[in-house]
Amino acid sequence: MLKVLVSDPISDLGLQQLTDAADIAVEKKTGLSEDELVAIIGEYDALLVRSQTRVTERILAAGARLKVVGRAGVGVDNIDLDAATKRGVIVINAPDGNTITTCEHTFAMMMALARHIPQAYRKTVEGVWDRKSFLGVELRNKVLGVLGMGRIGSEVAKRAKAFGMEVIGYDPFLSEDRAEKMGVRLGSVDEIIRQADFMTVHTPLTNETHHMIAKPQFDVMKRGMRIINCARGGIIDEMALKEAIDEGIVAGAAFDVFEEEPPKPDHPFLTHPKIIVTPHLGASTIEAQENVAIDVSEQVLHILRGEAFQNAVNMPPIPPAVRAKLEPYFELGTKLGSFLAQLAEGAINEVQVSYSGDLSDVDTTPLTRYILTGILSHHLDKEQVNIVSSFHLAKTRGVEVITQKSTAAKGFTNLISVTIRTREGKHSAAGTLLNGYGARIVQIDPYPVDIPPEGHLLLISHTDKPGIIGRVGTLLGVNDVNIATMQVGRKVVGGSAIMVLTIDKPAPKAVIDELKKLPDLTDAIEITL
Ligand SMILES: NC(=O)C1=CN([C@@H]2O[C@H](COP(=O)(O)OP(=O)(O)OC[C@H]3O[C@@H](n4cnc5c(N)ncnc54)[C@H](O)[C@@H]3O)[C@@H](O)[C@H]2O)C=CC1
Ligand SMILES: O=C(O)CCC(=O)C(=O)O
Repeated sequence: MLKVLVSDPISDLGLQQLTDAADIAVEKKTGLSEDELVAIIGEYDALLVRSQTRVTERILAAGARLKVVGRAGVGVDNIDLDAATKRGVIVINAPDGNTITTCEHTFAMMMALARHIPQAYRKTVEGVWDRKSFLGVELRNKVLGVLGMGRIGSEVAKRAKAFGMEVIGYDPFLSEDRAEKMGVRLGSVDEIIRQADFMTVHTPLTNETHHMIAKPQFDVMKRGMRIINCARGGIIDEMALKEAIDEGIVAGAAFDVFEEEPPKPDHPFLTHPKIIVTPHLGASTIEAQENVAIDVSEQVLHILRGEAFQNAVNMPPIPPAVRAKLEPYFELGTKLGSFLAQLAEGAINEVQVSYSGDLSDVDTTPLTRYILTGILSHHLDKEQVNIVSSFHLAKTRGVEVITQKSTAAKGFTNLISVTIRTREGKHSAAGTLLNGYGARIVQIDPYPVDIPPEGHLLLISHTDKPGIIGRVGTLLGVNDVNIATMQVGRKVVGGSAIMVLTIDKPAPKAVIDELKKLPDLTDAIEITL
């Protein structure tokens, strides 16, 4: 039974796919400290969080069975991504499910800021009928600066247009063409801070975006600007903002997120008359919480069941067209890697992969990850090796990975050839997908063969002489090892050759040792795929 720990409040309805799965047990334990999580995480295969749980290196190190951390939301700044990648823990998020909700919260904050709604509400319920202190401003005809024109920023820009605002957008990935289509003027950070009446930030928190709006920007800012942050605390320097408000540069601010969450009780934003705050509620709607929980549950289910998945944050995304082309080869790639790792002796120092035919015109990096996974799983802790960690693990173990491409595929429409080098020598194998017949290994070292990459294989190196097949068959027969299929491959008559047998169950080690003693037989290796 696979076990999933949910350590933050996540929608029950959204988790239903996981709770309904017969092979999965879901346990909810929220509000745990780091020590408490460290103590129990070893029992679980997956951890699901929102933004409260900080998934630290200690927690990941204690998660011996942990395969995936699922973030029901966008930002993964509460997860130690480097530590997860090193341990082969896949981190997935749900980037689309809360876009509209967060965009709407941004608008709610913008309007509340423009019309002083929280301040006016407080006075009214206190019994003070004050109609003079809360003169607001319209959004119409105002300039809105949007820093970060990704999913949420773009939706904010779209709605701002409907309010009659002029939008200036800045994003390193916003092209003139896309900006024009959205009716957004492309600007720089500098233009936005000098021209906008309202400014909203929608970037992740990175080294580059940390304090991207700070004292130097406030010093040249258009007077009377109103600022909204529903993205991440730390993008705007909180103390510099407070000073800019007190100096009359900024007219007011609306913050959903803080550099430290929750903010300390004496944080100046909590009592400032021109600052309105919410407790990180950007994504808190019934719809968004269901959406993100559904998305993340689906992906966690795929990962736990060894199926293809999307939205891995600690691995580059595979474009859908590339995935469609490569996916049929993932299993063959893993098997080829595993086959060679079992065949080779000694520490591997180089892996060479060559993709030919149909595979020569796509980015095959994801497939290389699978091949490396197959190779490394034989030598390393299987729990740690997967497509997320395989490149990193290869590098840290001094394995050089070389890939090549060629259009010629030796008569096949597609061919994956893998060679691994160790100090003892090198071995290679090539595989293909035969239309209608599935995967085949078609070459082992220099010998052409035709073997489905599955089950138990016996690889016997021998001299090409009459009588060998009989001797091998007899020895296996008397030891009750049933041969399902057999192939022999040779380059020249009377030269070295290989015999590949598929057998119904693994042969005992004593039988393999006996085989090695047969005359004209140079080696016998058992391989399980
Ligand atoms: N308050 C809340 O509850 C929520 C907050 N968020 C946060 O909102 C932010 C945006 O989320 P999405 O739009 O979904 O992400 P996204 O990835 O679609 O968009 C972020 C954009 O920021 C841009 N960017 C990166 N560095 C930049 C820079 N230096 N200057 C300008 N733009 C830059 C990127 O190119 C990207 O287009 C994230 O920080 C996310 O964690 C998201 C959901 C809920
Ligand atoms: O889970 C939450 O409510 C926080 C959402 C958020 O900040 C995000 O998705 O980045």
